[in-house]
Amino acid sequence: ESTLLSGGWIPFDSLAHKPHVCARALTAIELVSYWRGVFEANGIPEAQESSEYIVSYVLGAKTFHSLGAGSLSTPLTLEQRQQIQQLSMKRLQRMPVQYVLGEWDFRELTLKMRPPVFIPRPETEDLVSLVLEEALQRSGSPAVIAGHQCPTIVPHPVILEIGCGSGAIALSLLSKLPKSWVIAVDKEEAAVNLTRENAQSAHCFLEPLTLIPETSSWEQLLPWGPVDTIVSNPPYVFHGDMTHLAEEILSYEDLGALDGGNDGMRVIKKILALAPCILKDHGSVFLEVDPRHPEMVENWLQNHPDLSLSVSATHKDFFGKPRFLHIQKHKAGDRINKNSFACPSDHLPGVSC
Ligand SMILES: C[S@@+](CC[C@H](N)C(=O)[O-])C[C@H]1O[C@@H](n2cnc3c(N)ncnc32)[C@H](O)[C@@H]1O
Repeated sequence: ESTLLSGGWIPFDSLAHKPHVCARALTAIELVSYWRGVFEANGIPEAQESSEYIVSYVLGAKTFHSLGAGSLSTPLTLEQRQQIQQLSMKRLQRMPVQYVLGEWDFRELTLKMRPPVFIPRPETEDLVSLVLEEALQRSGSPAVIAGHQCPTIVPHPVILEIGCGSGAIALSLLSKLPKSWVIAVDKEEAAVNLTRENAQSAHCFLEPLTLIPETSSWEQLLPWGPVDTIVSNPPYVFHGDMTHLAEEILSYEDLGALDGGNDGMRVIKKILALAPCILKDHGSVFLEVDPRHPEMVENWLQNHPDLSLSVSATHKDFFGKPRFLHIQKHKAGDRINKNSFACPSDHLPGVSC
């Protein structure tokens, strides 16, 4: 235990951080500082946060700040230092820290993370809040009306999530709406499998969750309707913006989870075409989108009046950017009938629903 790194591996060329200068077991604070230096010297973004997350994880804590004074000043064992080194090596390969740790928190849940399944982003927590607020309002819950926590009427909506990824949205909804039924779809088998694993770890989520690996057509979804709500954080990055994404994303995440085509609306349009066929009357669609999309979606819906959908609200993210769309099916379409599936979007190019 006389050196910091077993085997004398030197990850970078900084004199100030050569491992041989360290002839004793280091504390958590010293290790964070050491690896921050290594990351910085290698051009790894968020060097301090990355080293804090890795060291905290090995010490069994969520964050560095939650470590007590005792843990911070106790020298780490060789095994702990080796584990930190192994994880840090992955970060040095530009692997996102969420994949390095193999887990990440989303709202109150800790979810398993595995490449290439999309890592849930913090702003998506607000998308979940919007769906929850509406579910409580629709149930007439006093929790919303009076601003208190104890609803006497438990909402039991049927919710369809398109593009479930790791299950972040679907499982968060289930954790807050235990009487709901969530149908979660993803075109990637890896995503469906990870959602299932995350549901299994949370025990009670499997029964009210139906997982559907998507095939080419969304017709397979129709028998699951009518649903109260569709929620989606679809791939919405404009294709032209894809090359500007961080190396971490481009090298590790499924680009099909991000690339929304030339106008970022490839999957958004599909969802909107599906919505009138599968939503109950006055049902809602909640979408996370690019800040350029609210106006584009509004225009697109105006050009497709047969869909009977309109944007009822646009909500901003924590940076003040228009990011979430609430769209409603505003009237019962005579031609839209769950039994006949006479869906107006059959006429839309490239969309089958
Ligand atoms: C931006 S990720 C969102 C994942 C997760 N809902 C979240 O917020 O963390 C988009 C997801 O949609 C899936 N997806 C992309 N195109 C799809 C399609 N046509 N049908 C179903 N899922 C699709 C991707 O595989 C990916 O998991």
